[in-house]
Amino acid sequence: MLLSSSCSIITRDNIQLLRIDNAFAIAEISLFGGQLLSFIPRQDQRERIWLSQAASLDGKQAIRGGVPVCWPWFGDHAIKRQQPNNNDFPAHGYVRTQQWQIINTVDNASGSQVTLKPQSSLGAGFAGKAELTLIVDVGKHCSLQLLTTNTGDESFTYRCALHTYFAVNNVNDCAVSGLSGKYLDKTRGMQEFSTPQSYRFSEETDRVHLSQPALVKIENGNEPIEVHSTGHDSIVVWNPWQAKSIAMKDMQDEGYLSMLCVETAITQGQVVAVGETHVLQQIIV
Ligand SMILES: O=P(O)(O)OC[C@H]1O[C@H](O)[C@H](O)[C@@H](O)[C@@H]1O
Repeated sequence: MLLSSSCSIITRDNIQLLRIDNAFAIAEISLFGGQLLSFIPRQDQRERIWLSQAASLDGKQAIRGGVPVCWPWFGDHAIKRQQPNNNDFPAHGYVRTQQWQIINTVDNASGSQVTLKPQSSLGAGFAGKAELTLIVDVGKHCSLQLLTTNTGDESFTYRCALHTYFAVNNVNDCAVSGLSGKYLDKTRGMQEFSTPQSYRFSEETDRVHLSQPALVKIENGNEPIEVHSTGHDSIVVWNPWQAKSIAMKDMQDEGYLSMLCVETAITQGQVVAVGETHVLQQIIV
């Protein structure tokens, strides 16, 4: 595959990364998982994406950090929720641990566009015949588009997330704005609560917000981050806090302080009719 002049392949541990270095930004995408691991716009030189310093880059385990592509289900598979001892299906689907292929790279007036596909969109636990494509535009902003096309002869329902780990200065000082309405709290048995007006962090947070805001802002000192979304039915907000960070092998004990996940997600299910394509998009500003 001939790469555009802004793109090159580098190796880190056991994985290959597509590095994009253009007039607007520098970015890195792991070909294992099709996972954006870094996005640094030149205008402020500020890394937007958090990657765990203890992440495993062995090309086997899912990478802790970046933008994992969760597809075609989100979180635990429906069967696991009914049978907790059933480990047949991986959490967050099967494409974040696959090798992805570069389909195309193009440099244009606003940056670079990269198109990737997983080795296979088919897998145990999902009956749909789908084709999955990730289009990443690296420019002044970073756009991630996940295209799910129904190539079969029956409609299907899928779930997914662009599970972005944002790099923050200190989660204790962060606030989130743009969310409203109800959320389901995974730390409290999926009970429903109202979104707080002042949205700050002081404990483990794992919330499925059942609204579709076009913009969520992370107030991060004087270095705000904007998360624009389309095609979603939910926004998931996650921080494991200290005890879970300590328990996770691929996270440093204090790792939770410098990250916050704001995930553009489909948790309730999206139907895709025969021949149709559904697009989930997140733009990082
Ligand atoms: O550890 P992982 O499988 O990567 O999942 C990490 C997290 O992803 C989402 O944010 C879920 O809402 C959390 O419940 C989960 O812990």
